[in-house]
Amino acid sequence: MADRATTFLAPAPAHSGLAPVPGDPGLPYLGYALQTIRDPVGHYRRRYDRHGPVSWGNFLGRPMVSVQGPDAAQVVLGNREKAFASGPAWNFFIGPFFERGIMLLDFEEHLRHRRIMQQAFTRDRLAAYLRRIDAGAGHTVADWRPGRRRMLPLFRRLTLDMAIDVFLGLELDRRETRRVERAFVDAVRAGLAVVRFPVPGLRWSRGLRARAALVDFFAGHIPAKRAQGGDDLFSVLCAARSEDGERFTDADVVNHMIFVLMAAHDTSTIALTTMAYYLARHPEWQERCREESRSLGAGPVDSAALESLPTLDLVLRESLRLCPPVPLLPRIAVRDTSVLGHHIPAGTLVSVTTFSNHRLADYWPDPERFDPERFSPDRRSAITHPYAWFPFGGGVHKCIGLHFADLQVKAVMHRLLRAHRWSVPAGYTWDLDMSTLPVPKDGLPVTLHPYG
Ligand code: HEM
Repeated sequence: MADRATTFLAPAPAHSGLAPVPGDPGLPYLGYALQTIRDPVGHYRRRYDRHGPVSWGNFLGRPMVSVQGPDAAQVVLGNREKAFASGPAWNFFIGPFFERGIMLLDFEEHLRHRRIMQQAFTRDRLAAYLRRIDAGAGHTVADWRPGRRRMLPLFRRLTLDMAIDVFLGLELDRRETRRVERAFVDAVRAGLAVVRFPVPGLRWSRGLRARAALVDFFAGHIPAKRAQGGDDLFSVLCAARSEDGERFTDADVVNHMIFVLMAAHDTSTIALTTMAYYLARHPEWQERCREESRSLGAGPVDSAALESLPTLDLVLRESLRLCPPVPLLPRIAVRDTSVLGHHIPAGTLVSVTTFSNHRLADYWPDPERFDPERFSPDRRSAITHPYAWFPFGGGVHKCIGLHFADLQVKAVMHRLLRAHRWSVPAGYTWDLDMSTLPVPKDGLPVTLHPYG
C-alpha cells in the first residue's frame, strides 16, 4: 500500500512544549484493524520506523494511539499521574461480555477489589492449586494418544478441565463442561468482532448469549459455594475478605469468576502452545528440558521442585517474549496528558503493543531468533529496562495470576516432557491468527511419540 500523508491526531496546546501525535487514519471505519490482525509485528515496525514510538491510526471507527518501546510502555502502564484508565479501554473490546471484571475497574474501586481478590492468590492458596493441577495434568497428558495431534485444542481442553477443577471445584458432566467451554470461546471471540452490534448468528450476538449463559451458570452455584466453602477459587472468592473486612457481593463473585476464567484459560493455553511449537522446532532444547524433568522424577511437584527446572524457565520466558498471549494492552486517557513529549488529549484510546515491543532490535539482539539463553543469569543483565519484557503487563493491573500461570505451565510441560517426544516436519513454521489472542491457524499439528 502506498504511504499515506502524515496527519496529526490533535494540535498540541500552545506553549506546552509538546508535539502532536503523528500518524494517519488508514481506511474508513476499519482504519488499520486488518493490518493489526494480519501482521502486527510488520505493521507496528513500519509505524515505529516512520513515526517513532508514539503514533496514531484509526481502529474500528475510532482513533487509537499506539505506543512502542519500553519508555513509552512504562509511562502508560506505570501510570504515575493516574492519567490512563483501563476499564473504559477494555470495555471497548470486551466490555459487554466481561462486565465489571477486575481489569475493567479503575483507581480506588480497582484497588478495593484487587485487595480482596489477592486473598485467592497467596502462597498457600497457590500451593493448594498446584497440587490439583499436577494431579490432573499427570493423568491427562499420559493419556494423549501418540500420532498426529493438534496441540492447541489439546491444551485448550486441558486448561479448561483444570480451570473447572481448580477454579470452580465442581463435578460437571462432559456436556456441561463443553457448554461452558463454548460460552467462553464465544465471549472471547466477540471482543474483536468487526460488526460491533448484535446481528443474529454473528460474533457479537453469540458473545452476548454466551455472557448470559455464564451469569446463570455461576449465579446458580453461589449459594452452595457460600455455604460449603472449599479451596477452589470460586469458594475462596465467596469467602475472601480484605484486611478491612470487605467482601464481594454475589454479583461481584459472578463478574470476577467469568473474567478470571477467561484471563486464565486462553493465556495459559497460548503459552503452552507457544512452548510446544518452539520445542518442536528446536529438539535440542526439548531434550535439555526433558533431561531436567527426568532428573526431577515422576513424583508430585511443588513450587520448589518446579524451580529446579531452569531450562524450562528460560524456554517459558523466551516463548512469552516471542508470542505474548495478550498482544495489546489498551487504556483511555482520562484527562489531557503526554507520552514522551507527545500531547494525548483526554478521551484518546491508547494501546501498548507487547508483541512489537518484545521484538524491538534496540533492546533485543537478533529479535526474531528463538534464543532462550538471552534470559540466562550470564546474559540477563543485558535486559536493562523493566518494560523491555512485560508479557504480564505492569503497574496496578499487572497480571494477578502470573505466579499461578508460571506454576501451571511448568507443571503441564514437565508432565508432557516425561510422557512424550513431539516433532514437526522440517521447515514447518506456524501461521498465527491474530483476530483475538494469537493462536496458530492450523492448531499446531505435531507428531507425538510416546516416551519412557
Ligand atoms: C501466561 C499466562 C498469562 C499471561 C501472559 C497473562 C497476561 C496478563 C496481562 C498482560 C494482564 C494485564 C492487562 C492490562 O494491563 O491491560 C493480565 C491481567 C490479569 N490476569 Fe493474566 N495472564 C496470564 C495468566 C493468568 C492467569 C492464570 C490468571 C488467573 C489465575 C490471570 C488473571 C489475570 C487477572 C485477574 C488480570 C487483571 C488484573 C487487574 O486488572 O488487576 N492471568 N494478565
